[in-house]
Amino acid sequence: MAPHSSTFGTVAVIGAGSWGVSLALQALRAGNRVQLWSRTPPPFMKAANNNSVKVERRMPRLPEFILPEAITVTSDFAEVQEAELYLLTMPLQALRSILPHLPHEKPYVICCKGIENPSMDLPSKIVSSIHPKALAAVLSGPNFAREIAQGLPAASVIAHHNSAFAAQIAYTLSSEFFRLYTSTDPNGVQLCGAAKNVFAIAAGILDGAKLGDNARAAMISRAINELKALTIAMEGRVETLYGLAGIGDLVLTCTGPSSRNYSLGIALGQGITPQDYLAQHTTVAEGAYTAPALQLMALQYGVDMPITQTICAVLNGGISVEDSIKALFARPLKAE
Ligand SMILES: NC(=O)C1=CN([C@@H]2O[C@H](COP(=O)(O)OP(=O)(O)OC[C@H]3O[C@@H](n4cnc5c(N)ncnc54)[C@H](O)[C@@H]3O)[C@@H](O)[C@H]2O)C=CC1
Ligand SMILES: O=C(CO)COP(=O)(O)O
Repeated sequence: MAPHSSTFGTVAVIGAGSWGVSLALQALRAGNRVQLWSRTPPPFMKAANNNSVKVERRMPRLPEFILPEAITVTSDFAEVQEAELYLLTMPLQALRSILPHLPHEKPYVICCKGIENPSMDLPSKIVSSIHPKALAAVLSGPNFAREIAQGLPAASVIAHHNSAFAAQIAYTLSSEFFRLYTSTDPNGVQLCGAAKNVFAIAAGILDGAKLGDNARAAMISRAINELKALTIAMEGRVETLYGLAGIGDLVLTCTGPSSRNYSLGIALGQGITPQDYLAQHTTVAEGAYTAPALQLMALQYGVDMPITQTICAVLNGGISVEDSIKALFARPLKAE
């Protein structure tokens, strides 16, 4: 199958971490012209600016991939103002500070996952507060960046209230082995993408503490229950939970050793403190920042989310892993 033809001229990918680099490669594969904005100029740009020895076009977060010349890399917002579609791939907590540098009325695709702390805002709310006239779709699903960069088969969801806009984005970014389904539930998709990072920390803790496969499966099932209760309280669509952005991403991140959130959990389960782990790992584990915001949301909507609460307490250093598991199991028995 030939790549779908793009309905946008140039796609600008804003953020050059592992997800930004992968989506830049994917957008190119899907037949688009692509620009990549990186906060820090990568080594090959610095070398070119200094007229020093030619350095291969590799980005620090995914150094095994050489960027084709067709992807223009810049650290200057002025150079991405003429793009026709913007993919937002920075860490969620940086989204609000970057948006003012981008145009007001162009279409956006939110690719970061999380809830802003302490505002409790989902990314689409942050975008609409700064660019109220912009259309902003959400991309979320079970997609480890490295596999997307390799072109391995994967599927994901593009969500927007306007299904025609979602379909236009899906055609723009899909290719032979990257299949995008559309959804008209952007809030549900964002909530799932944010919450699964918190539950991935929980899965990692169980595995790091060697508490067994049964414990992990039980946690994933009860996590779905927490998310379902919150979704219902927020008048969201429960069926979104059972799709790629929900169960799909939850299962991937709670079982895939390449997940940063799961890896953070493994370290916590082995007795490493969150402060020590986060100080040594600069790559983003969004769940650590989303957990307190998710807990606040649960409080606001009056929903009991014991796993989320426990992860917050462990991240705060307020309880040991051992005591947190004891406390979860000491809760009164109840109907499923
Ligand atoms: N890596 C993955 O497999 C996937 C990641 N995501 C989401 O994409 C977002 C970005 O994640 P990654 O690219 O994996 O992170 P990363 O840790 O690989 O890279 C983060 C990048 O953002 C830059 N950065 C940090 N603070 C910044 C700021 N204030 N302003 C501008 N740039 C800043 C860093 O220099 C780095 O280049 C996260 O929300 C993550 O949940 C979503 C799907 C897959
Ligand atoms: O969102 C992801 C996979 O869908 C990436 O997960 P991590 O951020 O935990 O690595």
